[in-house]
Amino acid sequence: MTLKIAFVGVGNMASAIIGGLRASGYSGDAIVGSSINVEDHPRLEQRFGMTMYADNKEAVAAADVVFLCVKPNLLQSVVEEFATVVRPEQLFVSVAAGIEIGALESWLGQPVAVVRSMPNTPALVGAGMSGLIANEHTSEDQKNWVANAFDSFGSHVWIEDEAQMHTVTALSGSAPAYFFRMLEVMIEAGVAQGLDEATSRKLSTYAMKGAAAMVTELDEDIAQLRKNITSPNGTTQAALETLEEQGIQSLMTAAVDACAERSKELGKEFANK
Ligand SMILES: NC(=O)C1=CN([C@@H]2O[C@H](COP(=O)(O)OP(=O)(O)OC[C@H]3O[C@@H](n4cnc5c(N)ncnc54)[C@H](O)[C@@H]3O)[C@@H](O)[C@H]2O)C=CC1
Ligand SMILES: O=C(O)[C@@H]1CCC=N1
Repeated sequence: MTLKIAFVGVGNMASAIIGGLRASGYSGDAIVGSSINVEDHPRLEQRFGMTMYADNKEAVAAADVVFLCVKPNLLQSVVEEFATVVRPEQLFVSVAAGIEIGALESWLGQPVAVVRSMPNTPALVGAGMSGLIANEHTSEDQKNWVANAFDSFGSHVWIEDEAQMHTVTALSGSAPAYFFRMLEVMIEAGVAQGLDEATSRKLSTYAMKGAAAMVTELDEDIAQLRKNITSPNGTTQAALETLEEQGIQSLMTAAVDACAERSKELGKEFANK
């Protein structure tokens, strides 16, 4: 049976998930959503074949599974607002950075299945990666459903210790942005050396895509893949030495640490306003 899914908040992350679900064959008839920017609803309905509501309660009441996709600072008020229509057999899946399962449970106000997830926007093109952790009220069937749903737009890992979700956010949820930034800089550097932007973009992007594909598909040591490109005293060595001299190790470590730290702060800031 196709479960009815509601998305409370349909912005960037929800759109990526819905796009991934639809591309994998999930019916638009089984997807509803709600958000405050009602002027956007016709576009979303047309794009995804879904039904949009202005009232979160209507979307939640219609669903078997509810994806919580508003910003972390809004989650408590949004959940408490629709808590009166929550049914014990429903499953709630949060994508909100930092917000702990315990906080969600208390806002929902009754024992109900909750999965905390940390997806990323490559879901839109079927290349998402998500960390998942479930509460004790989540059945094996519900966990399997969630795993299958997330796999329909990429892949997933189950996390045992909720504290690790901060690191998942730093290595997955936020991480595509680091690579986008890296690409922006590489493309600019190519243009500065005389390439037109389209050519610079194509070369840089395929290098990143190809490198990621080699890692995911070949199961080889990443350092070895790097060494295979690096001729002694050659061009790659010149580039890599510059990256090391200019601090790539400390730079990327600091970025990952700052991301995880901010995730921890969000949890504390919005756990119980
Ligand atoms: N953007 C990303 O790459 C990722 C985002 N997330 C999480 O996803 C959540 C949403 O983030 P984005 O999609 O980036 O934000 P966004 O701003 O693009 O979307 C938020 C949506 O919430 C709606 N909204 C605002 N107030 C509302 C209310 N009272 N009731 C119903 N809907 C309301 C907005 O209209 C909008 O559709 C956040 O909790 C974030 O931590 C998680 C992983 C990755
Ligand atoms: O920047 C953020 O807070 C969200 C969570 C992970 C990716 N975007």
